[in-house]
Amino acid sequence: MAELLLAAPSEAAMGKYYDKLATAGKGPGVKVEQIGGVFGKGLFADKNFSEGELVLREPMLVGAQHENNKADALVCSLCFRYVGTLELQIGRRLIPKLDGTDKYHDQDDTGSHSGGEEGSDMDFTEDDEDRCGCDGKPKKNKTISMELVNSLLKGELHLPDSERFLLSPITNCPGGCSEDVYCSDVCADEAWRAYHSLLCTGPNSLCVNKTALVKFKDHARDTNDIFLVAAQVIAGTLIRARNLASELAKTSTAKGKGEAREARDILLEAWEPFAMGHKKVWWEAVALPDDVDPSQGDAFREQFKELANESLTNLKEAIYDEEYSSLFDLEVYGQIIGMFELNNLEIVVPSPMEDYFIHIDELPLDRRADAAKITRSFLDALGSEYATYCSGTGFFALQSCVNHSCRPNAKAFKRDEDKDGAAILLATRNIRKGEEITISYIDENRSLEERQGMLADYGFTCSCPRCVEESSMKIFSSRSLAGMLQP
Ligand SMILES: C[S@@+](CC[C@H](N)C(=O)[O-])C[C@H]1O[C@@H](n2cnc3c(N)ncnc32)[C@H](O)[C@@H]1O
Repeated sequence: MAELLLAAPSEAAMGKYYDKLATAGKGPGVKVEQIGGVFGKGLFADKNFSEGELVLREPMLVGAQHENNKADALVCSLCFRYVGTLELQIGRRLIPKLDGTDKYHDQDDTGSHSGGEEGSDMDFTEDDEDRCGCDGKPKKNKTISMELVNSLLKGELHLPDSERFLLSPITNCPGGCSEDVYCSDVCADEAWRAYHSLLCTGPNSLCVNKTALVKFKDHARDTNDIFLVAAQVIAGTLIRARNLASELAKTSTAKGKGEAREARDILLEAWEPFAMGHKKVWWEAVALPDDVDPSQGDAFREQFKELANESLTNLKEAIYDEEYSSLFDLEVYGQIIGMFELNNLEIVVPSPMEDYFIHIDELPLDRRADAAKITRSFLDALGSEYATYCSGTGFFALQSCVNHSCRPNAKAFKRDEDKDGAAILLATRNIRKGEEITISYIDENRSLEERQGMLADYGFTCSCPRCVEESSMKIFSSRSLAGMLQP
């Protein structure tokens, strides 16, 4: 039965799925159509768009904040909106810097910022000891006390004007785990219903083996956090299949009809959103790095397969369901991650700290001096990465259909009002109804050779009109040159 999940969907099935999305009001103004050949399907304008206009705003189907970004940004696990208070966000970032557990940032990064007054009447610790930097030179590191950071975390210390930068209060996970927090009951309930009830490590978790689930998560954090997103696909499909089965059982009993639909058909229906992104398995989809000898390609790919197998073994122990056993097939798991490899969007949500410190910097002089007495030391202690963005990866139903062009007509871009992880596409020029919407996956201001090299990492050779034109011009000019050189 795994073969059914691995099969590419028919054009009819795709048409039905994307029509369903359109009917549900997802992506108004755009539609998915088959192009064929190397392009497969693409996203098309269903109305005229003006330059700068919003073409698409779409929440992710599955996604996760990167593990190495979690200390930098406390965000809603479902929509990636910053939560808590500005004080909490700053305090959380300072703890690892102060207790030396910061694995991901330069410990000697003291930064230097304008707008502050020297000195402060707060209880700051000026640590002026000489420290040895990795360049061998002594560095002067200015820091603040843990006591002060704790008062930020406890909400006892309010930063000036922070009430102008209110974030959504934290909603805890309904399952009681401490790993995930939300910006509202709506997000908490939606995540719970969509996949988290099976992936929660809290007391109300519905997984079958919590020890195995913890092991699965630890393995993912230590190796590749994409496994956490793949688990959302498996858990989500399982939950949808079970819900469909119980709905069908109810209706067939009520109507006195015979057997309910087979588990096979139910699973296929539940799998639908991910069947559409059908691609290669992970170990075939990954690009071979330059430093790997092509003769070692098979061994390199085998390592990915082995890693996926380790991960799946733990996940299977944690949430296995015999009825839908094919969901736990290694090739299916590999295909989900391969689909992410080729389709996922790197999600970025700007930090409210950036706006906050800019705000302080732009206060009228008299107020700025007072405010900076408090904020300056925090800013210095945070260092130059004071406003590191929230970053993660997500899979989107419509955005994942957008093809690349080296002469694109849209771009992924967050506007000031976009405070969550939704995919945003803006028109970079006027787009007529019926035109394909394209973005550039790379820096398109490069030469043909450089662009093709960069796109090789995405696993394809670009056939966009610009590449076709430039390639044919290159062939033409090399032929002319060859003609001129003929005796
Ligand atoms: C994010 S998906 C876009 C949707 C895809 N066309 C589909 O049918 O699912 C990216 C894939 O589309 C194809 N593709 C996108 N842009 C292309 C281009 N300019 N030239 C050739 N293939 C392209 C490649 O197969 C690539 O891996």
